[in-house]
Amino acid sequence: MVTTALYWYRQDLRLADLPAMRAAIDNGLKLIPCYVFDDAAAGQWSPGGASRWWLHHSLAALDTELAKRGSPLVVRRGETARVLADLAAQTGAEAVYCSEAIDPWARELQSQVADALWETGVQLEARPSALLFHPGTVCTQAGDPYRVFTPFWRACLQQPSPAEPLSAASGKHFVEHDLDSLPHDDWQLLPRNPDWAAGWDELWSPGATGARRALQHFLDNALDSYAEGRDFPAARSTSRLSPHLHFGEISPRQVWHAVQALPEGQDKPAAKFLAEVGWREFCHQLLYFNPEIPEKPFKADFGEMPWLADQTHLQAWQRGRTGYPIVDAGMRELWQTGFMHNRVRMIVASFLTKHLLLPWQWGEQWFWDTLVDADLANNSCGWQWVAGCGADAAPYFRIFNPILQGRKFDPDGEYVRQWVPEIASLPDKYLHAPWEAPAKILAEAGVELGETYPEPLVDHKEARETALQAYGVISG
Ligand SMILES: Cc1cc2nc3c(=O)[nH]c(=O)nc-3n(C[C@H](O)[C@H](O)[C@H](O)COP(=O)(O)OP(=O)(O)OC[C@H]3O[C@@H](n4cnc5c(N)ncnc54)[C@H](O)[C@@H]3O)c2cc1C
Repeated sequence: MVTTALYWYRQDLRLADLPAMRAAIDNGLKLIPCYVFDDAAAGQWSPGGASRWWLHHSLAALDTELAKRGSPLVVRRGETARVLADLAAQTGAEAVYCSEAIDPWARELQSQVADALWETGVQLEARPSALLFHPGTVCTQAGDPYRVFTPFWRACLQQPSPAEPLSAASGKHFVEHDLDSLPHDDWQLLPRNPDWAAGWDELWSPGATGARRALQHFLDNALDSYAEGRDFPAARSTSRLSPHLHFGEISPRQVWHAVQALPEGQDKPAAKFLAEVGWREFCHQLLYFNPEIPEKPFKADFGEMPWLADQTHLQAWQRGRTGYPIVDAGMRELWQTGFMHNRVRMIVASFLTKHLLLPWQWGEQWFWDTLVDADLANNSCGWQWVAGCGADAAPYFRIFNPILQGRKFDPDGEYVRQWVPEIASLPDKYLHAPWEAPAKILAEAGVELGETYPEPLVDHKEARETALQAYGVISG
């Protein structure tokens, strides 16, 4: 007799390369796919606004794929353990299968769910699926987790190649059903009044099909120039796979093997690209072994840093009104698209933590709410790296000069002109430092500093000195 299991979808919103799903099938079980909205379980790290927009569309895409297999996604709201136990009782499911969690709150939830289901005689079976190398499989010779990226990734590359991705489950692996499920309109994930995500449908394609297309488009069109182009925000040379990877619409093994299958001759950009995927691995293993890093500095002495608390400066940064064009361009790109280029993320994060001396956690929180790829591991590591308090972080005294960064990585101003149109008519020479332009040139470009575009919020040199003094407080 064929028996039934639930497949509990989490951050693995796809059909292919799901080891837990394959394990259930190999055990002769037929699956009912489900998803539970349980914001309370994630607490402070429940998805932010932009992530909720993505989640809505990703779940809808998954639901469509599953419905084609006769087994639409059963979406319910409530305390996860109770919802799963009720659904198991309703359907006679003998087990629940899921992907292994990495985020601390999700691991805690997984263990609570396992205990609660056990009480009802239902087993929870979890298998890793989010990473190439599950945390703990790649360690130093002393058996500790790595704290420095380069030796970590070198050690990863010496491991046996990650296994080939598993094929997608088909209709025969699912139970045909018409179980109650929250209709899409009741998911409460999309913004209303105002709909700040209007137009995002044209920018993004959430879901596994969109993920595969984004990867293919990148490999066909941008990989060749990735190594040189990835630092130039106007170049569109990066993959934009981050939200797809975050929501598990594509697995890192699928990415890895698609790159391995490329014809010879692309080794250098391919290695560079996989090393960035390696940073994702590194951040996730750091979070796994240091669950406090979303809130606390990895380097404990940074707890004494004399951060400021200027809300006006925070708001100017959030709104892209700091008077530093490359910073403002990044913050506006983020607000308008849910994304920001990696180089610009580093520049705006450095500006917040060093020029404005505001706590990195404030920036992390804003990114959490506004990025479509907001990811607990990558976001907290990214912020700690820039602030100087993370594992393998940039030294604190490395303070990005936003003028030189703009001139170097946006030399003809294409990026700034796109996102800060009110200064678009300035000549290249002054575009990244409008306050240096003579009055005549400002007037010709229609720029009135303090009126049409802000004066710089702080003076670069003074801010740099103040930041170094503040750092002196903790470095002795
Ligand atoms: C302050 C700050 C905050 C960040 N917050 C996030 C976040 O919330 N979510 C997120 O996914 N990334 C974050 N990053 C890392 C990085 O900026 C993005 O992963 C990258 O810009 C995504 O674009 P892409 O997919 O085109 O990258 P590609 O260059 O095409 O890289 C391929 C993949 O590798 C991974 N990756 C690339 N760079 C990094 C990195 N530095 N750290 C970890 N993984 C990386 C991503 O999964 C990415 O999709 C942050 C970086 C900084 C400096």
